[in-house]
Amino acid sequence: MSLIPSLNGFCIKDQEWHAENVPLSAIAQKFGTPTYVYSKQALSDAFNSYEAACVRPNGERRARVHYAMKANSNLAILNLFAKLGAGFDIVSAGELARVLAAGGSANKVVFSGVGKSTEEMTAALKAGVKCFNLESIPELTRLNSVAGSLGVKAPISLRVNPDVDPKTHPYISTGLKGNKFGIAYDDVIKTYQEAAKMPHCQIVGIDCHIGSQITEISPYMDALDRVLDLIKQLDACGIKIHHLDIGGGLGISYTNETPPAITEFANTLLNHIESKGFGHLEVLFEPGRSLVGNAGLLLTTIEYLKPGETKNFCIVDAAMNDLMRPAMYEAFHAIVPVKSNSNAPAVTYDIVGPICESGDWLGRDRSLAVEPGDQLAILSAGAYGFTMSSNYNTRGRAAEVMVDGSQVHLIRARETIESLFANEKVLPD
Ligand SMILES: Cc1ncc(COP(=O)(O)O)c(C=O)c1O
Ligand SMILES: N[C@@H](CCCC[NH3+])C(=O)O
Repeated sequence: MSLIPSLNGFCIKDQEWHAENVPLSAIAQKFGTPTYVYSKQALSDAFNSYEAACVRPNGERRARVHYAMKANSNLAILNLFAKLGAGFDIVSAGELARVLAAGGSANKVVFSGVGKSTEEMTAALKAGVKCFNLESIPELTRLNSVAGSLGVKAPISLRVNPDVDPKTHPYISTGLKGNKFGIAYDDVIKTYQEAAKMPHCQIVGIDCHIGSQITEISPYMDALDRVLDLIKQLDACGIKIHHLDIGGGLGISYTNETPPAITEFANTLLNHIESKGFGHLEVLFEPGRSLVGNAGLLLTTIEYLKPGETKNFCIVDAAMNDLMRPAMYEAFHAIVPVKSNSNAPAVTYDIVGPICESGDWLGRDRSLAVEPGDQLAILSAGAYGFTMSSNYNTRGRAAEVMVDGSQVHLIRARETIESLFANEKVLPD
């Protein structure tokens, strides 16, 4: 079975990997490496796959995508999704500022996260976000007082922790009892009753997000049923819910995983909600990875091939600071030579970066026929790639480009070394 996922937006033509119509080697030559490369077509197609379920054939909207921008928050990507009609799911005032800078509307923003500061609440209330997804009584109390001091009512929903196993990596499951996220299932009704008493909060919805890189639909159905049951109980207590936010988390294929297709996934959940008698609710999806993950790759150049005693190393110019998913979760990303090289023998390598950590690896035990100077593409890197990158070892973060047909647009310039310490000062003598 192939270890390479089937990709939209990237393909091999004339023995060379292309992003849409552009050879990756031309991108490396013009912009250098490491560089993140995104396909506009793949981004748009993924978004439209959600829209195909969110909008009925008669044009009536039954759900809306609120893109979880933590997955990739480049302004060009936010702008593209905003133009396609997306709302956004944010977790910081920084993300809110990005949405506004990219032309998104605050009234299509939901604000998630367990630790919103007073300043962040103030900024979001002033901007006029659609909803705060709250995760504790102390957070509710703080928001009530911040809203009161501004003389406004904060629209709120509570994030339910349904205690459902999403069957994913333990670091990225969020809806289990032991996780820091959400309000314990048994406490939800009484927390809503507390919220209903807060004069500066207005209950508008209910929210749930059980984890990330989920490849089966059954954990969603379990969580959904638990949340629908809560909505019924709330109704009986006189608390009306207008929207149901099902969170994000749909997985992608990094190698041979087989998650449900986006439209099928969204339709199944929407149909289930309708069949249980909740068709009147506005539904929100918060996808991140499934919109951007397979619409991006990381282009890198081989610096050295280093034979080792037990392993051979392929040392490249990208590192864990550029893509930390392998180091952090032992995540698999397919890695392919940009052009086939008939001069080189196939050898099994660990693909590693120049950083001073043994954990600085991008792929393990990969057979590659390559030479120094060849370029590699690290696939499925569009989600949680650039956004989780750092300046460790005083390495400037990578450039980002978006390909649109035969055109390549630089959407983030490579960081210069001087910019990395521009805000630092030495002590006076
Ligand atoms: C609250 C919330 N919503 C949405 C997402 C998006 O998740 P994913 O990228 O897995 O779709 C996340 C991240 O897991 C999240 O924490
Ligand atoms: N950063 C994780 C996903 C976390 C999702 C955020 N709640 C990843 O790369 O897979």
